[in-house]
Amino acid sequence: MTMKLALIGCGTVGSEVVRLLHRQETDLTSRIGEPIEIAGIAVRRGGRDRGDLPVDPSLFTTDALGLVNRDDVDIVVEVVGGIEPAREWITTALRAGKAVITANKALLAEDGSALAQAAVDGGADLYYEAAVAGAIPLLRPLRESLHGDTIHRVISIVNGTTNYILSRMTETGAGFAEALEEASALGYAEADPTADVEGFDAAAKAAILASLAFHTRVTVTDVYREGITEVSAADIASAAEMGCVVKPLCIASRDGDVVSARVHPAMIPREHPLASVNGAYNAVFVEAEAAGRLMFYGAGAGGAPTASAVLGDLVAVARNRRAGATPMPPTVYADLAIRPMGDVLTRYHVSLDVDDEPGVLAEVASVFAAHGVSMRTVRQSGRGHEAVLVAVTHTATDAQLSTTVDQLSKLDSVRRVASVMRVEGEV
Ligand SMILES: NC(=O)c1ccc[n+]([C@@H]2O[C@H](COP(=O)([O-])OP(=O)(O)OC[C@H]3O[C@@H](n4cnc5c(N)ncnc54)[C@H](O)[C@@H]3O)[C@@H](O)[C@H]2O)c1
Ligand SMILES: N[C@@H](CCO)C(=O)O
Ligand code: NA
Repeated sequence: MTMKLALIGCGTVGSEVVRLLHRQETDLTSRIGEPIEIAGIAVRRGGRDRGDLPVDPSLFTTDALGLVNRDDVDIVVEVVGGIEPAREWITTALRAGKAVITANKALLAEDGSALAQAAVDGGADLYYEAAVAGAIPLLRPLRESLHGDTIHRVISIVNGTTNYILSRMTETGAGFAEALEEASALGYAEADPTADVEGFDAAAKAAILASLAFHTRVTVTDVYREGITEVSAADIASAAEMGCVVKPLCIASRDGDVVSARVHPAMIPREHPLASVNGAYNAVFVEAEAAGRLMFYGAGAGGAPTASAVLGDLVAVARNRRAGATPMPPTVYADLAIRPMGDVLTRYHVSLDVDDEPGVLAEVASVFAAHGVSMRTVRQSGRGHEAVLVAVTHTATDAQLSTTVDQLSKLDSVRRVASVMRVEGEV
């Protein structure tokens, strides 16, 4: 017998899937117990020269849905992305009992429950290791290895482009625009970098991570999101002064029956394991009841690394198929509420340009106190009649902190709120 695969999409990831399938052919056959054969490859435009790919040109088609519906197709790999028509391809395949492997975080985060339902209806496997942190084995460890434990928090860097930009800003003192240009030149950032720099990509990953970690439904609309476009060289320098670095964080946490998921830049202490994750690398730090703290680290993007995750899933679903195993979708039994961002406990780093006059510090401190926010440290540096006041708070709700900053900005003695950033991890 031969297992037949339909590949939908042949871009950065899809073309590497083809190469890796070819290179690993013998081993894959041994690992699965039967050969895998590509039944067809759906592309957007036919007639393009794809001579560099080790594949019979007659396999290319522009009719993705027709390929999915072919009777001889057992497994569908979707590496196009976006909501439609990917949703139609995937649900059609699953309902017809065909296993699906996808890297499509956007769709999983928007409508994961419909996909899971289609998998249940069709009795088919749905795997998506590549959707979060590319090559890093993460979703199956959450879905399988840690299934006996209770996860409290997942704090991670899951977007390579923004981690690269902030790393460069830290290393060279460059501003955001300059670092973004560099990221584009190196091919990290896409032609339209909005999904990365505005946090949409990480927010989709946060929803998927939180759903798996806490066995509940979290969609992308439940995730609080802030991009990194406002991060300045001054923020990076201020972080360095207090022994911190600025990282693009994705934090999912559970407290009793409530979960929160958020994506934003934050300062973390240099000693924190995530602080040394630089360049385009990703890392995911999991805090579990019995396992303690675990860190997963590696390449979160790129054609070949992502194809590695796709092929790992391929072997898993092919072996399940051969064994006649009944697919078990991820468990979502815990119906947890979503904590609004305003109620989330965080700490702030606030940098104010103020008049260097007696009473200013007391005035600023009184605004913090009036909102029940306790200051942890205050640092002042002078510049003639002007001074910079940097305050780091103890934890308070995000709403308390943002109201405090709003009030501070209205004080006559405050010339400008130069920067506001959350602080995570112990300082
Ligand atoms: N590139 C990465 O590092 C990476 C990492 C993890 C996950 N992903 C995900 O993998 C998926 C693919 O990403 P990519 O980087 O390979 O994108 P890509 O743009 O390089 O490739 C997508 C391909 O799909 C093709 N396509 C578009 N519409 C189609 C249609 N109707 N039929 C057939 N083909 C069609 C496009 O022509 C393109 O070649 C996305 O969901 C992405 O989020 C990518
Ligand atoms: N654009 C994404 C690709 C991987 O999902 C990143 O920069 O991490
Ligand atoms: Na992964």
